Amino acid sequence: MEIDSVRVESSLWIGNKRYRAFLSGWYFSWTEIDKRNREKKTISVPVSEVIGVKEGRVEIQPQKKVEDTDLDFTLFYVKRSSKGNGIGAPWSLGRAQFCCPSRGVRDQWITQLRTALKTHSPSRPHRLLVFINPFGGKKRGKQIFHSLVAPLFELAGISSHVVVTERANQARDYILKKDLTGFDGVICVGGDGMFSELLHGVIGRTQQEAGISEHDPTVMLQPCDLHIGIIPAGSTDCVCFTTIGINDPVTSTLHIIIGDSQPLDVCSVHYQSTLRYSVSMVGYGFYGDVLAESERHRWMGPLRYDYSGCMVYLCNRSYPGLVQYLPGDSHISSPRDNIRCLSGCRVCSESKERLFPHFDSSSSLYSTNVSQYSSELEGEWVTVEGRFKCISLTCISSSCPRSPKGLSPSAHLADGTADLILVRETNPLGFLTYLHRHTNTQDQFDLPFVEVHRVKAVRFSLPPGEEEEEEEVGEEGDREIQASAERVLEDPEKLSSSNTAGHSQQHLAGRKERGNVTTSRVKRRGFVCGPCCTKPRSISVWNCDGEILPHTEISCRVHGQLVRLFARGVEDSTMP
Ligand SMILES: Nc1ncnc2c1ncn2[C@@H]1O[C@H](COP(=O)(O)OP(=O)(O)OP(=O)(O)O)[C@@H](O)[C@H]1O
Repeated sequence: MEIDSVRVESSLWIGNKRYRAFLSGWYFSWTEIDKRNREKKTISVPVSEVIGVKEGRVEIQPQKKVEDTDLDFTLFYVKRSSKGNGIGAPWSLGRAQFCCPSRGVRDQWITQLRTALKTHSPSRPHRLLVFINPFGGKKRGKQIFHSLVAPLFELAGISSHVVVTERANQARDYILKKDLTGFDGVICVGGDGMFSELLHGVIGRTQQEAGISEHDPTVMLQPCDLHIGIIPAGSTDCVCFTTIGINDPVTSTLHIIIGDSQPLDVCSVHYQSTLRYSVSMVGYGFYGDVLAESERHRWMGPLRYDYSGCMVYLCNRSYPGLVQYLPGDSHISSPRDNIRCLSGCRVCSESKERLFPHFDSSSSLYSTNVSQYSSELEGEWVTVEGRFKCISLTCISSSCPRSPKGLSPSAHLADGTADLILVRETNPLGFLTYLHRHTNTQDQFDLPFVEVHRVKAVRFSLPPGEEEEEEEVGEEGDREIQASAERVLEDPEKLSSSNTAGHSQQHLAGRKERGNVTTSRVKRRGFVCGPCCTKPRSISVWNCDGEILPHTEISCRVHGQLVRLFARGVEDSTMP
């Protein structure tokens, strides 16, 4: 066996097959050697993806089994599968049991592999604070943690303090108030609601410690060091899916163990003197109404979102609004450039210097001499007024298993911007086409009533005098809508092409009418009247990552790379 600081090489056996094993810097690889000394298949594992090295023959699945032999060692590592139900490859625990020619050689391999692990993977967590929502999703949070996650943490030598929550906001309050010394990260076992609790806790605590007033929308917030990990166990796990590429507890656990670190933009949403943070969606109109409706049907479980989506769609509402936004730099990226944010994204990595020009990497804090106030809010605001089916703002693509491209397919995780999507009033068929395109490969922004802008900040208010407005469609309009409703269910795409001109005309007509809309008192009805469309409404609610906001007038601002997740973005599946 040759050993020096960068290179270890020897013959090893797996079963009765001989391998040439080789550790060099960042990689450990083993190549099968046949009886004629010819090289066959090689398996190569980056040291940063080694989960652990154990003496003897060790198994942890289906249950833990250790056979302490003198000549063997077992290597656990990240293994990628080709198949999965996500946009990224699922990870599983790979295992290789090596037999060495002598105990001395075995001990040298173990020492060298563990040293390499410390050198090349220095930012792994050692101690984690875990919050389990026992009621999230299908109520399997505790089972998922104890059967899938805890054994992997133990194997990797990670200790965890587990809190099973007894009420909403317990995790957030714990992070804000308790002593967190010694923890390298906080983990939630639950859905997007639990993630949001951790997000609020971690950002709030970091600002408290830095003496920053987070309620001031002009202030530059302190980026958070404490990493957040998500073990998906909710009914919506959109942040996990977007940042990892799959909702799979084992894949997420392995990302946590190897200490992956993905910066993430966060949007602060200010209304009156209150504040919320959002990553996946701040939505008005359709998305607000769906959330409000679904809250009335909690007893249905995850099915309530489908049910409410249908009900609200059938109500066919649109709302007046005045939207102002501060555009991002269109030379850097655009929401329609078809560039997907993948692991190692160039746009995101190049954004760091722009976002933190005064960042002191040695202390991971801003220099104290720098102004607390952000220059990111300088620039010319753009104003858009109209009637909207929905308005949404998302910092990330917000993809999920049902919508693998997401709300904005080319949004970036960490470039300091969000995508603002304005869907103007259109007929039900047009809107259905828009919604349907989230689930297929067609461009949901390539519709005449849809606009998308890459922005740094957004303000929303009701146009003056619009608050009480109701809109009359009249019998003819109702008949036309009813007829399209019947056709809609047949084939939305086919029908939409024949209606595109109609959308534009309607859009233009809408614009013409807008001048005197404040004086008309009109009533718009859903084309199939259900229990939720008996009262015409001119004001919707904001859905902020699954929470209903109590105010209509809000102001939002993107904080680039404010938090870090144990993730690495979606891996490019075309890469070897
Ligand atoms: N023990 C608890 N009892 C009641 N609510 C809780 C508890 N623990 C956490 N919560 C709250 O439950 C909400 C939903 O949790 P989570 O996101 O984990 O599950 P979910 O099934 O995806 O939920 P939803 O579909 O409502 O987003 C969170 O906002 C969280 O604040």
